Amino acid sequence: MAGPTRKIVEVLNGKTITPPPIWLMRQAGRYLPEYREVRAAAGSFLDLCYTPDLAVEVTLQPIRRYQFDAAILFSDILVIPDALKRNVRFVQGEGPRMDPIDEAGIAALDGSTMLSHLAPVLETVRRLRLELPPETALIGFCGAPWTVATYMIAGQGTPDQAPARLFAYRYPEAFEKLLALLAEMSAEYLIGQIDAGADVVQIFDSWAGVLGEKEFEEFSIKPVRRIIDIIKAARPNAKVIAFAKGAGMNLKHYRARTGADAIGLDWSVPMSFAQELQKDGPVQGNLDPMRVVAGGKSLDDGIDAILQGLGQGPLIFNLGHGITPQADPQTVAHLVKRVRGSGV
Ligand SMILES: Cc1c2[nH]c(c1CCC(=O)O)Cc1[nH]c(c(CCC(=O)O)c1C)Cc1[nH]c(c(CCC(=O)O)c1C)Cc1[nH]c(c(C)c1CCC(=O)O)C2
Repeated sequence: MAGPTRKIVEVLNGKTITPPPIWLMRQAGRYLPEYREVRAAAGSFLDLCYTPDLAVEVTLQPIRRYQFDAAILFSDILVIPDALKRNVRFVQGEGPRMDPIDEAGIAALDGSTMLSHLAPVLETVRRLRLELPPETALIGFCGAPWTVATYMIAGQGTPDQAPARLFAYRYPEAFEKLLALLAEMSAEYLIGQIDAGADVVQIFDSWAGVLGEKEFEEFSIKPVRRIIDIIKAARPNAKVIAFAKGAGMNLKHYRARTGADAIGLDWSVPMSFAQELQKDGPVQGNLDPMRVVAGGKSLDDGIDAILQGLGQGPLIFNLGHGITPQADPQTVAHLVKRVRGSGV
């Protein structure tokens, strides 16, 4: 299908673009007053994710304000456990909750109704592609099996994912089955998003950083590789960004071993290592979201260091993790302007 070549897709094809294209993880969210307004009227957070009119609106809000080079579908990584009937809910001020799963629960998981449950999300993607400016890329996403499994096992977020690590050591067969099922479902779901109009998909492994070397290989790389293999076999032109937060030295072969087109970097990745990784392929990141909250010189210095260090190669400018609710929307405007070269 011939269409406009979107900058982010060009970078994912290995091109260096100056200034680099930019979007921000969690760019639709609570730091925007217009988001908080829709959110307050929506009922539950999942209602917001499953109501295409509202999900389209909040996806477009940051595009209207900042003309980012990509929109990211408004949804959540936990819609997959929700589609698996794990009773997912978002408790205001406390974060996500669901029924903790055990060995018997894993044996009973049934993915057969997933796509019908997630049909409203795919409808949101279709409408977004029609409403977005042609030059704006549309990013779909899912959580990596390891990260999604951490929430499914603990029934909530935890600081170090001790419940999932313990479960993986104690019940290796059940755990492997869970990761394998999540990988198959995630691949099917991402192909659905690609067919609905997503140019790029990002796989968020937000909790990769708590894994040892062997576990990173087994729990992070292997299921992500499986997802990407399925996607690339079915949709060879689809582009994939893999983001393993906190993975440190384990990122060394992450792109090659997962088959991703680009890797996301968090702000703890040293610049010299980021440059080494960029020799192998495009990178995305990696400004500390706290610099956006702080603003001023700390923000400018952080932006300039990334542009100087990684701007000579294929780079998608982003944060090293999601933007936080404390960020000031005007500071975000300054960030975008500075990256695009008309700031200061
Ligand atoms: C681990 C994870 C989750 N969700 C996500 C991840 C991976 C990335 C990361 O590590 O941040 C991914 C996510 N969540 C959301 C998006 C939307 C798209 C975007 O980036 O703008 C994306 C890409 C919306 C959301 N997802 C959530 C909100 C806030 C809920 C609200 O508005 O009430 C938003 C805008 C809720 C959510 N969802 C999740 C948590 C832990 C929470 C609660 C913590 C919090 O409130 O920030 C799970």
